[in-house]
Amino acid sequence: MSSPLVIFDLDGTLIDTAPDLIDSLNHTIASADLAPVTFDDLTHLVGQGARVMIKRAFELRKVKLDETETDTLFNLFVDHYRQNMPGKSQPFAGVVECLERLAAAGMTLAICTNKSEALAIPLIEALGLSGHFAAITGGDTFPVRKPDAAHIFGTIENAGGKRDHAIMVGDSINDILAAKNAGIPSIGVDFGYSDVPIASLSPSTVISHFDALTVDLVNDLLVTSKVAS
Ligand SMILES: O=C(O)COP(=O)(O)O
Ligand SMILES: [Mg+2]
Repeated sequence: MSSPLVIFDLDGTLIDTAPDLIDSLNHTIASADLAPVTFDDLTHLVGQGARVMIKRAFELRKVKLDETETDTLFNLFVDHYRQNMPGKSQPFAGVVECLERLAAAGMTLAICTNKSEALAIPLIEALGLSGHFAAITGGDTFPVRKPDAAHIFGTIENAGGKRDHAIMVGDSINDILAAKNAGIPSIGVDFGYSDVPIASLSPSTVISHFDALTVDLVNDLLVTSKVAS
């Protein structure tokens, strides 16, 4: 039997990246004289990658933005974000202990994020965490991204896992919806960047700290989902 695969979202789940996302986004939109955004704004902007985040910031400020300008601003964001990495970003409390606990139990770990690979992989490397993961996929790894199930299926394949032995851990609608679309159980974290209460998205369960993400919880959810299917 293949080992369980635990797939983690990155922003707002594994890593508290909000301060750096806000700094780089504000650096980017300031170049177009837009007023800076706050953390509360960010919860409505983040989730579909930096390009969409920039577009949403312009919509929030009711300023038009064409595709050419978006390309320029995306490159400005990427340069600033890369230069400041890992910046203020840190794993949420209990993350490293959780990754070690699951690996010690023979589980395989992966990251499935809508952040572009060119930002996600260097960030995880800069934080010294890349050795924990069998695969890291970004919003640009495949032709589609979360909440499309194919982003999950591609991550499972890259990690050498099985679709009926995988679980998704995330902080926002893209994660929970992607899990539902892929027919796998999900653990919602309530300390991330969702603009709605994570429980309202009906994940399989909700945790408030990574200490609650135990080997038993993963196995129980995989058994329950198999019984249900
Ligand atoms: O980069 C984003 O917009 C969100 O990324 P995430 O999928 O890791 O939450
Ligand atoms: Mg997230």
